Amino acid sequence: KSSSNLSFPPGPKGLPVLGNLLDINGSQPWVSFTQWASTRGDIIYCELFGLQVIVLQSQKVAKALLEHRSSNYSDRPPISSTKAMGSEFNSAQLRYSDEWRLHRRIFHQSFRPKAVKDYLPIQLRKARQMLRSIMEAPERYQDHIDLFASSVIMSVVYDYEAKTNDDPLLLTADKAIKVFLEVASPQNSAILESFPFLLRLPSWFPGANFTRLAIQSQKNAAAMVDIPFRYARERAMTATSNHCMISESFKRLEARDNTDEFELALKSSSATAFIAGVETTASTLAVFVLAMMLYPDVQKRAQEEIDAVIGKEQLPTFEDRSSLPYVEAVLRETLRWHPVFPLGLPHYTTDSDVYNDHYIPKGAIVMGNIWAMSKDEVKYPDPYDFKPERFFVADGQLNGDTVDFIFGFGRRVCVGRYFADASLWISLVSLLATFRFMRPLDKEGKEVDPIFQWSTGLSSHPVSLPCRVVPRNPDTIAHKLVNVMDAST
Ligand code: HEM
Repeated sequence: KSSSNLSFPPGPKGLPVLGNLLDINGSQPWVSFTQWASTRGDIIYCELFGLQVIVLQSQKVAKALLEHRSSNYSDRPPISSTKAMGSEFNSAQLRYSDEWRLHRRIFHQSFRPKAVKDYLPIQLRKARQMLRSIMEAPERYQDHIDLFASSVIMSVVYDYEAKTNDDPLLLTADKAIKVFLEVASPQNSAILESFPFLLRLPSWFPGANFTRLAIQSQKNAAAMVDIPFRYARERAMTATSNHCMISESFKRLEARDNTDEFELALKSSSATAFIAGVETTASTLAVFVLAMMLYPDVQKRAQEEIDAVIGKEQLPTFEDRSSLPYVEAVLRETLRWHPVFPLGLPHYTTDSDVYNDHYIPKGAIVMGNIWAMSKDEVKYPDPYDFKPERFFVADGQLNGDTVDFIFGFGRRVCVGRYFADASLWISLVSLLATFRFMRPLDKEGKEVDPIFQWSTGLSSHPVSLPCRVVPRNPDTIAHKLVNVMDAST
């Protein structure tokens, strides 16, 4: 109970020290939180290693607090491991401060709706490159999807062409991100927050895994932030450079700006774009492939729409978007069916607050449970089924629900959402136009459900998902692709 006699929001009873850790499904905490919601309502309180955590289970309460009271809910929790891991550059972790505002301004200039239009030709070209690679080696389709997600960001941020998965700059970034993700899982973060000395143990000390990770991580992070930035800055001076986040930002640098501060913010936010934008995009496409395999009727209907509107002789372009409502609904349903960032990123209260007679302490971690919102049975009946039809109103028009809650809330809402939307749409429609996604076969040649694992940590997506990817119209599409590629490379 708080001093003012108000109660915390309801939640399960915890143990001293561990709090509610044992009540939580460690690899999918959002599922445990969602189960708690069924008996306790849409705002929940729990404790993890002494941290006070508020979970918001509905869009209504997330909007009421994170958006309408955003001045109190826009901070991020202080993470004691940030500096030790070398991740203090990460815009998404910055405290609510002038530094964060500068990062956000830089992002906004490059990723606001008007600015992202300039990137559409790059996104189209990268989607076509992905098709051609899948055509050549369909069994490695996941590598090609990953390369699409990372090379599209490398191009728009650094004007850098990453052509293969083992491109040196991509490997540098991948290495850094792998370590971050390992440490950033909610459980690890809670452990490090409570026992920061784990980061100070000498690296030879038995069990000093975190220290070893930290040393490695600092090196990886420095390389990931500096190397591509240096490349882009030099390239921006050349006559052949293309429009990208770095070159445009330098053009906007104003005389009154502090150059060093600006440059640090620019290189930090550029590296953040990679961290925040690659895995999320690739993961969403992996979820899409899974859905297409499990729901062949949906796949067929989307392909029939594409054939009817575009024909079998053409590949889709952004101009076709408004003529393909069913494909639009497939994209929305992919985002809703399995949100890849099921708890988003934690917000943090600047001050104590009272909401519907519940006391919310100062310095509490506040999470929007995007998973629970996507499984709201009133808004989305049969929420575990993949049904694009749910996005149509009676007269056959799309409804107004664009599932934007998967991008978070308030002042910390995802800054890359318009860009992500375009990347996802063009890749999804191009894949549907070109390939069929079918379940794997067993020894007798019978179709079986794919066997795979879900990733654990902050992001949730299928790992090593087996799928038979087969060209729909081998001759015509293959021919087109080669022509298109010849013209664009
Ligand atoms: C499917 C793709 C994506 C999804 C699902 C996604 C989702 C999210 C979510 C849930 C948040 C947390 C919002 C909150 O705190 O309430 C976030 C933050 C962020 N996203 Fe995305 N994102 C995606 C793609 C991207 C891309 C492509 C970029 C960059 C180009 C990007 C950049 C960021 C940044 C910088 C933040 C931190 C914002 C801040 O703390 O102020 N994201 N994203």
